[in-house]
Amino acid sequence: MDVEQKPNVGKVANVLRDLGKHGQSPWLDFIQRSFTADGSLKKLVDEDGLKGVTSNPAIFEKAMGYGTDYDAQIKELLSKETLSAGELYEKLAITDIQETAKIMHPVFVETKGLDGYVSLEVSPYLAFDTEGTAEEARRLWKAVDRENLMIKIPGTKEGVPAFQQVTSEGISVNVTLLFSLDAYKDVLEAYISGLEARHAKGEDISKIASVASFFVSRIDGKIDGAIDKRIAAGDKDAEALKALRGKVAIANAKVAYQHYLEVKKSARWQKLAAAGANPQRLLWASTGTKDKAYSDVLYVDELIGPETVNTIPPATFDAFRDHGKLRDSLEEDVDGARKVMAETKRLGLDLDGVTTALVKDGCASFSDAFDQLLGAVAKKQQAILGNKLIEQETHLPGELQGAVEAALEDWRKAGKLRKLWERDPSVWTGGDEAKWLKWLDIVEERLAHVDELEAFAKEVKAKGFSDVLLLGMGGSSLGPEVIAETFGKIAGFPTLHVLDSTDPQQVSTYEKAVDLKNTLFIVSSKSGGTLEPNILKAYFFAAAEKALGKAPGEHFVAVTDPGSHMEDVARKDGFWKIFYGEKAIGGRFSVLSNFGLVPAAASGLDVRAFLNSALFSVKESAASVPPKENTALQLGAILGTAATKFGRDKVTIVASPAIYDLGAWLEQLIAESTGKRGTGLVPIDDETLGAPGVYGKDRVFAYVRLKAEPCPNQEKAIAALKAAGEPVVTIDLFDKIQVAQAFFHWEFATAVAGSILGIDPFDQPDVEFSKVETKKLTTAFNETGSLPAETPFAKDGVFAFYADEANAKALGSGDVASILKAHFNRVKAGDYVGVLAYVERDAQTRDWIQKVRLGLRDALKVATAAEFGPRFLHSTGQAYKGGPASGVFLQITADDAADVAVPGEKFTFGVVKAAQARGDFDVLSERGRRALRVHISGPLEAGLKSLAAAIEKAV
Ligand SMILES: O=C(CO)[C@@H](O)[C@H](O)[C@H](O)[C@H](O)COP(=O)(O)O
Ligand SMILES: O=C[C@H](O)COP(=O)(O)O
Repeated sequence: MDVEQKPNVGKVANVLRDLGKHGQSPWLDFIQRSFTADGSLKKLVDEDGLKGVTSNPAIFEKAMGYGTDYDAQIKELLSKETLSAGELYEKLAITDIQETAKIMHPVFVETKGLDGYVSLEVSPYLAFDTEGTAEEARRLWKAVDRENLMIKIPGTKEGVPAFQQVTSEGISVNVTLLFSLDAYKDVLEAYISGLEARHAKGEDISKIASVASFFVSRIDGKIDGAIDKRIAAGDKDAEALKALRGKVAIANAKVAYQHYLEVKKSARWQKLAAAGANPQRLLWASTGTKDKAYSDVLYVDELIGPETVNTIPPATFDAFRDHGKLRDSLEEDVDGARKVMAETKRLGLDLDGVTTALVKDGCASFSDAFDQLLGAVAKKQQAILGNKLIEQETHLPGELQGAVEAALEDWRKAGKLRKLWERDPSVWTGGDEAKWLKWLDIVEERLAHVDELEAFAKEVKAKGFSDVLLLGMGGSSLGPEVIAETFGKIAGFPTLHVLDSTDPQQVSTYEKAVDLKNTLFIVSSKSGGTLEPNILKAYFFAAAEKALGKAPGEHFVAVTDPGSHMEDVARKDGFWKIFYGEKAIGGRFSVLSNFGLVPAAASGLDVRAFLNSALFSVKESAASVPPKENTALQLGAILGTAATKFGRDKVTIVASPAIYDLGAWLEQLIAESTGKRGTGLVPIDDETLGAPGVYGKDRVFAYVRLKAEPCPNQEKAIAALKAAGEPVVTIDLFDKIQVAQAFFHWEFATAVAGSILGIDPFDQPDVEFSKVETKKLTTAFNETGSLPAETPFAKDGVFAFYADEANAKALGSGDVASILKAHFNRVKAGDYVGVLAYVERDAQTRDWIQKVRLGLRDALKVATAAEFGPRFLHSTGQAYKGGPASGVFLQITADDAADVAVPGEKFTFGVVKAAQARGDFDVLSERGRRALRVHISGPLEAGLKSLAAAIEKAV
């Protein structure tokens, strides 16, 4: 590539152009869409002999972060694709680079590949990641696909091997952020080694170009600063120090250039040169003058020499054109330069320290600039997408707001968001979290297979089923229930019902609610081993067989993880279809996998639209959306910070009536993910809002609003809470389909909150514990024909009271009034009360529990949870047992009016429910919780009525 520079024939004298006569190529350290588009860049090529262009994250930040240059392309891209801020940035940058490459290409041709390059830098987040850098270099090289492209790689310890590797693969690289002679030596060595490796493979090395970007002015900035400090402190060497001001950076560059010349002479290089290799030219970067005391063209004037490049910022470019002086300065007084270096050392100016710090600062400042750039892109994107995205507004008291901002800054600085997406378990406890993160990309994965779900929906429709009855628990039922409750019956499709109870009455109610001959049963269990879906399947399989008068397998579909017991059952029983879940997704994170999608498709929901909506949330939560703009991360930071720093651990969920059931799904997600190791968030769902006075200081209100159908009472109450200074996060959905977005948004937020709480949000140790206890009891029943005997510590009319020894002692053995009074007297500020009823969940009992819990809340001024067993065992049960010890529980059991047999088992549904209640209670007691069980004998309605009255009296 030793190309002669063309003489300045017939042109007006121009020092920039004449740099070529001295062997130096002027490049421009600047890119901007409008500058390229309006011909300004081309003008510099034509008139000033511009020979190349460089970009960096800070340059793109200035280009894209302000003004409207990029808006049209952003709109166009977003109208076609759902993108993250990072993906969007990259598309914009690639367009810029390609357009610039087009303008520079004639120079490339004319100089036979010496010049005419445009540089694009790999993500600064990868500065300390060899493999990541190499991968990104390959990816960008391919994506830009221009022969006059240079990929910029930082010359860090990790960047250099990546540079060597991709050089050997034939990629042209600009190695940036070089400050020290040693670092430069390593880079040149890596270049030679990379070329040698390629040459050894017999591949062409003549098309590879490279520059080493040696930074100049920043060195003076630091060294001059140190000099000034010492002079100000009265240093004895003041005069000698002063003499070095503004000299070190240039001397450093001159010495580096001498190394280049030496290496070029080496036999090793000559061999490569003979094979067509192009030398890696030194490129002077950071050549804008920062200290106004110096000439504004200092770092151009003083560094002119053959086979070099100076990438000049626009103002310096103009200044040099105006009054730059041409001379062969680079090789002038090299001895003087060496003396400056020696003086620097003698005077104890820590150049090594400075250059090391500059690399670190340089990486950090590019990283910061990239954060800002991506933040600006994300903001533009959010504005353009408008109501396609759910919207989050936060209203936090000052202190909490400050702490949340600090947490977000911590996430930004530590790059935790990227770590999360990289599935780095250190974001949580460093355990096996990485094994549970497939939910992060399940939306895209399912979208790629959405045809299968659509085909299934068509088949269901064609078969003309009247009902779909989903049998499952927790993660397998709560998502489908949101779909059923939110979207209701969809014309032409069966009605979706979700049964997640072992209560015999409830089982019978559902049996009656569907037409057994015309129902599609979805048996849903990730593990396939959960007791409830297995016995519910056994029951309805037999019932359907009876109704149909034949084997009902073709009316059954299973959703389960591959290889599960449920899969075996489904095969054996000739199920119509088996859909698989993902082993790497826990139940409560599974709604956007087949566990939510199969029932959604069967009930006629447009699963493509649903997933496409969810995709917005995935992209809005992406690693490239910085914490400040990443609303899901913010939500997690708010919840985590409020709990850990302000004792506000009761996440009070307020959902618009049309999407009310999201609350039940959220309860599981939040409680089961975070409530463990004695810490966590306690979700409080469906607790009708009261006046600010009924709340303690332990709440965060999460108001999930369907913007088009807000509830006036909720609106009023939320406004009052805000006015009272309570923390409120409002999440607006503009269309019901956006529950899909809400699902991902909250999953992500929960994972973040889990990180702040310092727990593993993907395990559920105490749910498993309850399952084990229940199993022990049902096994005992199968062996002995009854559950182990138990004795109440007190009785009063239809009520019998049970508790462990410690609780019983605290409650005394008086009448119902005194026991309840003693129990609720134990409640103190910051506690919560859980009313856990193992009865049929229907309109009346829901109304009953609601009244009771609101009475408790208003009297005791604490949060209340109103739950039905055994459903909550697969949900909030985890937090009640494993979370903060602030729960005070009243468990309610009752005689069953009628029991229902479980085919093939000795135990009945009633026995299972009783065993579950007892298993649950035993674990609560064993964990030292304040727990009281009241058993109601006789008619349930009357019993509940008098219990409510007794509770009211007790508080
Ligand atoms: O590295 C290259 C070109 O290869 C440049 O784009 C380089 O990043 C810039 O010259 C510097 O970042 C500008 O430095 P400064 O003027 O901010 O000190
Ligand atoms: O949330 C999960 C429930 O415990 C049910 O588990 P499963 O889907 O494995 O049956």
